[in-house]
Amino acid sequence: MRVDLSSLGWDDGFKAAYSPFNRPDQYPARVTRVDRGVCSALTAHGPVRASLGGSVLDRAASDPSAFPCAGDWVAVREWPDDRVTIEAVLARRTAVVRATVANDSGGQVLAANLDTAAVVEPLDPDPDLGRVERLLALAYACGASPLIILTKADLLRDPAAVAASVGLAAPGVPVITVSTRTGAGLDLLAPHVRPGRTLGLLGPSGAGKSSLVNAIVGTTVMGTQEQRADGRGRHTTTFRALVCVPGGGAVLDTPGLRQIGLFDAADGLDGAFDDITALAEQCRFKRCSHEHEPGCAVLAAVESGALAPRRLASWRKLKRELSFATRRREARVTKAELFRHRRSEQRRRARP
Ligand SMILES: Nc1nc2c(ncn2[C@@H]2O[C@H](COP(=O)(O)OP(=O)(O)OP(=O)(O)O)[C@@H](O)[C@H]2O)c(=O)[nH]1
Ligand SMILES: [Zn+2]
Repeated sequence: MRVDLSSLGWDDGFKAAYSPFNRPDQYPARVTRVDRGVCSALTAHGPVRASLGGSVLDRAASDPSAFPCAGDWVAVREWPDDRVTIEAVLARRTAVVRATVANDSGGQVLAANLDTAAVVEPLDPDPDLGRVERLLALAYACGASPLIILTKADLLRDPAAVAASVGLAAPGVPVITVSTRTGAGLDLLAPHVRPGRTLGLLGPSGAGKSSLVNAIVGTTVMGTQEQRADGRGRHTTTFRALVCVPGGGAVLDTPGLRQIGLFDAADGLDGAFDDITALAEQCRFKRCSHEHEPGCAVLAAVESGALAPRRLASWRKLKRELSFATRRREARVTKAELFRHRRSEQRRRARP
């Protein structure tokens, strides 16, 4: 199997980043999925399964975001005993990072090198605007162009009306409505699915992301249910996060996450709420909290009906969450610094 890497986004920039790793036993590859430290990746010669090389493990020990993730461009090495390892992860152009649920305060990279980051939300049941806003902040923070895809349009009589109301929670972001049942709207995805481009999907479980990947790719590749030969139940096979589109380009599905905490997404929040960001520039005080200050343009906009109170409440909630996450991260950094300081003090004292 030959894979055209350029159709997957391999370009001069990535080639230059790869050049230090160019040696006869190493190849560039794009990670399609990661399972407990084993990566599936596509090289120009076809798919490989690779474990993590020592240098990658070393870096990831102090920085979890150094672990390869779906969408990463990497250098894989083939060893004489047929083992394949990932020796380097090339710098990411864009990355979807969420706060980890665990007690630590690091970030987990969910997807890398997206050109378009699409928030996928079903039209039925009613779209959850708070969730759309949260995922949109994540999409903006990722650095790719944001997009909203509303799915299951076949279930509504007037999907355009609902799409318009979602649009109010996403000023300036294109909103597309699609149905994988009827095929309606799928053609609108063409600009985002073309050679060299990667479309990433972010959305809750059940939003129809896998169905969308299948519709775009034209074959069933995601979450196929397969009967086991012994008849003892089913298991889902062949899930790949990143899938090549036959006409060129790639689609990257992320698992339907129940909780996505924002991580280092202050710019993302500004982007997703650029109506509030623009109003804030008119506030009398530069560091206005938009809570009670006189001359607050944001509160005035709510008062006059120009800004929905729901939107301000949603912004406040995400803002609070983000400053909490930042404080936790800073606390962790301080603790690590304190630890290093004590260690060096101990060593200094131990010296004769
Ligand atoms: N009516 C209708 N149902 C759809 C459409 N797209 C998906 N569905 C149904 O919605 C359900 C969820 O679809 P999936 O594609 O599995 O959703 P998902 O977002 O991949 O969910 P996870 O795999 O859990 O992350 C399935 O029962 C699909 O058949 C659509 O366009 N119209
Ligand atoms: Zn204000």
